[in-house]
Amino acid sequence: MSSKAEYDCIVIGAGVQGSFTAYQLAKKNRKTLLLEQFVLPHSRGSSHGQTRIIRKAYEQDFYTHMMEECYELWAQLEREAGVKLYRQTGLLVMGPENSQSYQLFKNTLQRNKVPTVVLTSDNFNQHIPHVNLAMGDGALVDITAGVLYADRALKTVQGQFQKLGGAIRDKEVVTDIKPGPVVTVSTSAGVYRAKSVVITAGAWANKLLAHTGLQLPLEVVKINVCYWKEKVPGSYNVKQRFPCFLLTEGEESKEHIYGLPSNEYPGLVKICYHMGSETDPDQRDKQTDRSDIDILQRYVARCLPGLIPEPAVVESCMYTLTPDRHFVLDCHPNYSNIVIGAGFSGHGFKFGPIIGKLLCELSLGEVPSCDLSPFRVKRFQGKTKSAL
Ligand SMILES: Cc1cc2nc3c(=O)[nH]c(=O)nc-3n(C[C@H](O)[C@H](O)[C@H](O)COP(=O)(O)OP(=O)(O)OC[C@H]3O[C@@H](n4cnc5c(N)ncnc54)[C@H](O)[C@@H]3O)c2cc1C
Ligand SMILES: O=C(O)[C@@H]1CCCCN1
Repeated sequence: MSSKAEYDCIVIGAGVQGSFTAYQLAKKNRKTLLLEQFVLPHSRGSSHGQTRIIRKAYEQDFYTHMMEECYELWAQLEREAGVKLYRQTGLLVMGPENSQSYQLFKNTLQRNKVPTVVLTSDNFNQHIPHVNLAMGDGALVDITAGVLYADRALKTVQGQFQKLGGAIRDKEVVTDIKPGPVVTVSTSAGVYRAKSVVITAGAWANKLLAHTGLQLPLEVVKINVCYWKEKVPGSYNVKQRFPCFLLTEGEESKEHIYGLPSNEYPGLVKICYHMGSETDPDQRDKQTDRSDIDILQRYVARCLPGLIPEPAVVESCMYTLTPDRHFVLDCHPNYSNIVIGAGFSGHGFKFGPIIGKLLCELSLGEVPSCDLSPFRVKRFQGKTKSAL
C-alpha cells in the first residue's frame, strides 16, 4: 500500500449510512474507500441485528415523502443483488385517539394517501388477536410497512460496493482528519487522501468531528433490545400475519414502544422502548440501567397477554440523538468537501438507501435531490461548539 493513497472520496464508518453512501459513490464511478474501526460484521454500533422496521407512517410529511422513493431504492438493491431484504407485515400504530402524536401519524398517512386501514375498538381483535387496545386508544395499520433484514442488508450493500470496485478496510480506526482542498485521513494503519470525506460514524460522530473543529449537540444512549417469549408458540408470528407495531404513548410512558413479529428467533417477539440511558460508545457495556426494561415489562403484562412478561434475551444497541430527533445531513460549516451524516436518532435504518444517495450528492457538490432544510447543521445555532 502506498503511504498516501488517493481517492475521490473516503467514507468513515461502515454502518448502514456509510455503506450506502460508499455504494452510491461507486455507482457513479468514484474511486471510494470505506473505513471501519472494527472487524466486519460487528455488533458494537447501531446497524447490527437481524431486523428493523420500515414504514411510511411518520408524524412529518418530509419523512413520508423520502420513504416513497426509498422503498423503490430498497427494491432496486434487492433486484440487483438477487436477495430478499424486505418483508411486508404492515405497522399497527396505536395511541390515545385525541393525542397530538396519534393524530399526526393519522393525518400524515391520510394526506399522503398511504394505504391504511383504520380499526375500531369493536373490530380490533378480529384483525389483531392477542393484543389489548387501551380504552380511548385509536388504532390504524400502515399497510406498506414491514421488516428489513438488517444484517443481510448491510452485507448486501457492502458486497455490491465491492463488486463495483470499491475498497473496504476494516479494523482501521481513523485517528485524524486534516481538512483542505484535498483531505488527509490518518488511520491506525496508514494515511489516505481524498477530494472529499463523508463522516458517517454513528455514536462516534463527535469524536471524529473534533478533528475538524466542530461539535454537534448529540446524545448517545444505550438501548436494551428485548425479546419476549410467546406462551403459545407462533401466536405473534410473521406467518400468522402479526404486524410490526408502534405505541405512540401509553400508561407506562410518553415515549414510543415498538415491536416486530416473531420470526428471526423462533418464538421470540422483539419489543423495545424508544429511549435509553446515556453512554460513551466505547463503554457501552458499562451502562447497566434497566429502567427501560421495567417500563416494557409493565406494558407487556398489560397489553400483550400471550407473552411472558420478562425478557428472554436482551441485546444492546445505541441511538445517537439530536435535540429535535431529526437527522444531520449536511456539509461541514467550514469545509464544503467534508460531509456529515449523523444523529439518526433511532430511526435511520429504513432511510439507508436514500441517505446514501443524498450524502453522495453532497460530497460531489451536486444539488441534493431532496429538501435538506430539516437536516441542516445551522438549526443547532448556539448549540454547536468549536472543538478547537
Ligand atoms: C435497538 C434499535 C432499534 C432500531 N430500530 C429501527 C427501526 O426499526 N427502523 C429504522 O429505520 N431504524 C431503526 N434504528 C435506527 C438505525 O438502526 C440507526 O439509525 C442506524 O443503524 C444508524 O446507522 P449509522 O451508519 O449512522 O451508525 P453505525 O451503524 O453505528 O455506523 C457507524 C460506524 O462508524 C464506525 N466508526 C466510528 N468511528 C470510527 C473511526 N474513528 N474510524 C473508523 N470507523 C469508525 C463504527 O464502528 C460504526 O461501524 C434502530 C436502532 C436501534 C439501536
Ligand atoms: O424507526 C422505527 O421504525 C423504529 C420504531 C419506532 C421508533 C423508532 N424506531
